[in-house]
Amino acid sequence: MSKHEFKTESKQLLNLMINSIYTHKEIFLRELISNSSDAIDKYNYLSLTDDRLKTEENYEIEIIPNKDAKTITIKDNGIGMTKEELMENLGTIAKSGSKAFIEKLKESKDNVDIIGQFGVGFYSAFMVADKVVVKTKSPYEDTGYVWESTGESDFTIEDLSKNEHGTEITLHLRENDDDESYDTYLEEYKIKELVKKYSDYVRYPITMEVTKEVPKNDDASEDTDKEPEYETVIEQETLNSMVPIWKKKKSEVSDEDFNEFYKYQFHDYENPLTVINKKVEGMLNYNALLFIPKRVPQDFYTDQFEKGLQLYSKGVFIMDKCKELIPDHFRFVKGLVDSPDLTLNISREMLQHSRQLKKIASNLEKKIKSELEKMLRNDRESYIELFEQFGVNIKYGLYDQFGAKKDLLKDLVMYISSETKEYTTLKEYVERMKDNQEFIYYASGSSKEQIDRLPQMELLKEKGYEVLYFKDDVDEFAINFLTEYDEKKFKNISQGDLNLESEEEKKEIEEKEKEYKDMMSYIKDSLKDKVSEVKISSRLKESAVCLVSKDGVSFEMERILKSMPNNNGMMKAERVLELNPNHNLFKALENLYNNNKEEVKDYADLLYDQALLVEGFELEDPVKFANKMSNLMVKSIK
Ligand SMILES: Nc1ncnc2c1ncn2[C@@H]1O[C@H](COP(=O)(O)OP(=O)(O)OP(=O)(O)O)[C@@H](O)[C@H]1O
Repeated sequence: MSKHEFKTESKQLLNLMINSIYTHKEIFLRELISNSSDAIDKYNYLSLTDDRLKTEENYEIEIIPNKDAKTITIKDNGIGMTKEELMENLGTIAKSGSKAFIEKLKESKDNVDIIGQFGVGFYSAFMVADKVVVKTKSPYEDTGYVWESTGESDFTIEDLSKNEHGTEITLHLRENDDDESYDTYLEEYKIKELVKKYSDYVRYPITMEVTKEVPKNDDASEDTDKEPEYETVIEQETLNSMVPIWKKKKSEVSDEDFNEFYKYQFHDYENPLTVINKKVEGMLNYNALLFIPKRVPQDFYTDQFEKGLQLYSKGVFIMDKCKELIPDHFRFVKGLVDSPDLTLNISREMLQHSRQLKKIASNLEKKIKSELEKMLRNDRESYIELFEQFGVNIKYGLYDQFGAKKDLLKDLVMYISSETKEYTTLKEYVERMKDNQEFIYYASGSSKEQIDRLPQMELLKEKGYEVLYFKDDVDEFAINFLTEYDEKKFKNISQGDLNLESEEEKKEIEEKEKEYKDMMSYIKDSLKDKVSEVKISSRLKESAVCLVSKDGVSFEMERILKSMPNNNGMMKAERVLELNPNHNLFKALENLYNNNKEEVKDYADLLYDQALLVEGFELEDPVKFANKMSNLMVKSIK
């Protein structure tokens, strides 16, 4: 016999299980049954390709309560464990569910409430047992093993002569206490109830010996006057219906059932925002049960996140994260696909080339899109909730693959509008456009408030044009691929000419351009190559100056490109400094230009810096800016 220590994380989890005041201790049975079912899946899957494993016909998970010994045993004929696997699997925590659980636990104040919503696995046995004995045999080893632990700091492993592959887990139930009667887990009715509640859809028979009263089968029973006599028999009964939740009739499954299934199967602690349940029959056959989570998973925007749907064939599990089934722009969708058209012993390489799989994936993409559109139409509030979580991901889809999916996705994206101050779709924007309006206007910035304060907004506000706020890094890049919506092109209000002036206003500007030509080129020369042009502004109403970029790279794009690794600084926006000819400052500047040209240079620098600040850029030399400012203050106060 050998003795081994649990790894630290395991100890933490065990400690939690043992000291748990959690009232749903009953979930231990679900956890153990689900492990057995996984183990049978594995055996079944391997037996298709590995000749060393004989084909099994009678897969079974058996529950054996023993009232005298106060034990309950869960026995399966699955893959079992080798010695190494025993050490690894029951001595450390390697699995996603338990890890996510511990993570959640660390950040949650109310620890106990979330246990039931995770697959916390094998260790949950210690919530109800003070000793657990695991007998197991793998088809790859000649001997079996017994693993034993009281859930404290260590466990033991011993050889066992066992012929059949599989695992048998015996729980020595705790003594009843004030909070819990552990004895009830030995009662037939309770076990039946728990299997129905949590494990009904398990695809293999979960059996138990049950006592039944049946009419006695003797000749006298033909005598109808006589009361039938009963006798007690013991029969092995299958407790679960074995129909997976996605195969059940819609009328048989409640929203609650779907929610519980989702939380358990996909390790979430909240109900999903939406459930999509689809059954397709014909040339292609499959069931898809999809869920949109309420919240972005913690690792969603990191490399660690793995997209994909679980894949089943005729109810038998094939793989966990089949990424071919879900496109990147919908990678937040979780769920599963079950198709009888796929062969069981399908390999990763074969999957990539599977025509059926591609077809299913493309159907699902359309289905998800139409479900999202439906949600947007009928339950806008929920859609916005979803969009706030996953919208950035959908926007990436617009520009991913050089815009290949833009038509699919363009009606799913939303932006905050200057008009409604709420999320709006492009379709809604276009419907509200003025008769003579040529462009869909947008402005980029870090927040709604910052964009609202941009001097460039002044003219659009005055003329009553709606502006979309682009707050996400991806927005401008995405729009570059979208290029237009309903034949209306997009226009950045801080780029190029807006051409919004009336003929009269245009004339006025032209005249001013002529009049101040020298002064403008003087300022330009003094600013050197900080700007490519200084000009009279037609877009400013209240503010004195603003900085705009020429068509091409915008300020926002420059900022994003600059923050990227491997940036070589080549992509820069061409800066144009615009001055408001109707502002008092302009008049003062003109005065200065006529009387003391040299001083205009300092003002030019300050104006430029001011425009940079308004745009949200950092100043090249803040100290110089402050000094110049102070000097001018001193002068004016004198
Ligand atoms: N009945 C069993 N037969 C064979 N292996 C088992 C059995 N029960 C547990 N194991 C092994 O022990 C591992 C740990 O089980 P545990 O229940 O802690 O986590 P899990 O089931 O893998 O994860 P999760 O609970 O998130 O699904 C399993 O992954 C499996 O390899």
